[in-house]
Amino acid sequence: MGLRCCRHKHSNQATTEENTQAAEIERRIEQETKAEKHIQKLLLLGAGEPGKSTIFKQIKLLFQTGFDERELQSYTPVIHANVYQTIKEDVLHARVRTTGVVEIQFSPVGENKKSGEVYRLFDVGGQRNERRKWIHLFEGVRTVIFCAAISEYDRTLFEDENKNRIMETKELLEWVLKQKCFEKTSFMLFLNKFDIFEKKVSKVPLNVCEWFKDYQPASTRKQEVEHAYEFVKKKFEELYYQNVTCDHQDRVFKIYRTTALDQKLVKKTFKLVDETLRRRNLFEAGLL
Ligand SMILES: Nc1nc2c(ncn2[C@@H]2O[C@H](COP(=O)(O)OP(=O)(O)OP(=O)(O)O)[C@@H](O)[C@H]2O)c(=O)[nH]1
Ligand SMILES: [Mg+2]
Repeated sequence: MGLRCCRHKHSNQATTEENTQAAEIERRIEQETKAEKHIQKLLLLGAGEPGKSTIFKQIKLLFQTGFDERELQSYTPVIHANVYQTIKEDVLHARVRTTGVVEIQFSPVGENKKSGEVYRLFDVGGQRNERRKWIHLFEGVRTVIFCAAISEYDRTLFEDENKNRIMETKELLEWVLKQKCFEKTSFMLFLNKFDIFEKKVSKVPLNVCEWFKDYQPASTRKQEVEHAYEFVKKKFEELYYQNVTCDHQDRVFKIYRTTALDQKLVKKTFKLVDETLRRRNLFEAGLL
């Protein structure tokens, strides 16, 4: 009888402990889910080499603690290899084709400031064989940052020398825009590598690219860069509106002219992106 009572007491104690543990786990999950809800998922997309990882690295330098010793060391062989190809250096110039997915969490105004939005940014590989990995990331994405290297209108793909890079980008953006899970996702289009574009347009006519066949150069050489840029921007704008359904008010669409190597410009651009996304959140919450 005494033994049974003691066993009973022990099992009761164990059950109470288990219940306490379960309640604690549940509380933590709830807390984490709440915290997760405040983190906005941003996804960097684009074909191969438009500058996704360069933007990612800039964000790391600007809004996080940058690169630690171990990370810097991991770039040494890459930089050595790059030296033979281009006599350029640093981490931002180092070219490593992304394979797989990398992510960072950041806030443009500092995570400890109450008003700051917290973002989780994902970088993916853009070459064709990498794209099958993208689909796993599409769920719950608030904003896609689509990178297009506008300077590459006369270049062909690394993985297919018969395919023009801008044509690939156009088709890829069309496909991304049509994804059902992106119906309410905002799109920030970065027209990147503007530094190369502005040097190139007076030397290589835009209409070498099939999509830009109807381009008419500006009447004066001085106006050419702006004229060419506006033409390209309009093409992307038209493409966007042709590929989204009529209730596109739900998603924000903005185009930015970028040079990913220019840190000040990337900082300014992200402040604008942040402002836009905050305004969207207030609007959705009925506060605007
Ligand atoms: N001049 C110039 N070079 C850039 C710019 N953005 C990126 N680059 C360079 O372009 C190369 C490719 O950039 P990445 O950031 O690796 O391109 P990615 O989109 O991540 O490419 P994948 O990982 O293959 O999908 C690197 O050598 C960068 O330094 C830019 O705005 N101007
Ligand atoms: Mg990359």
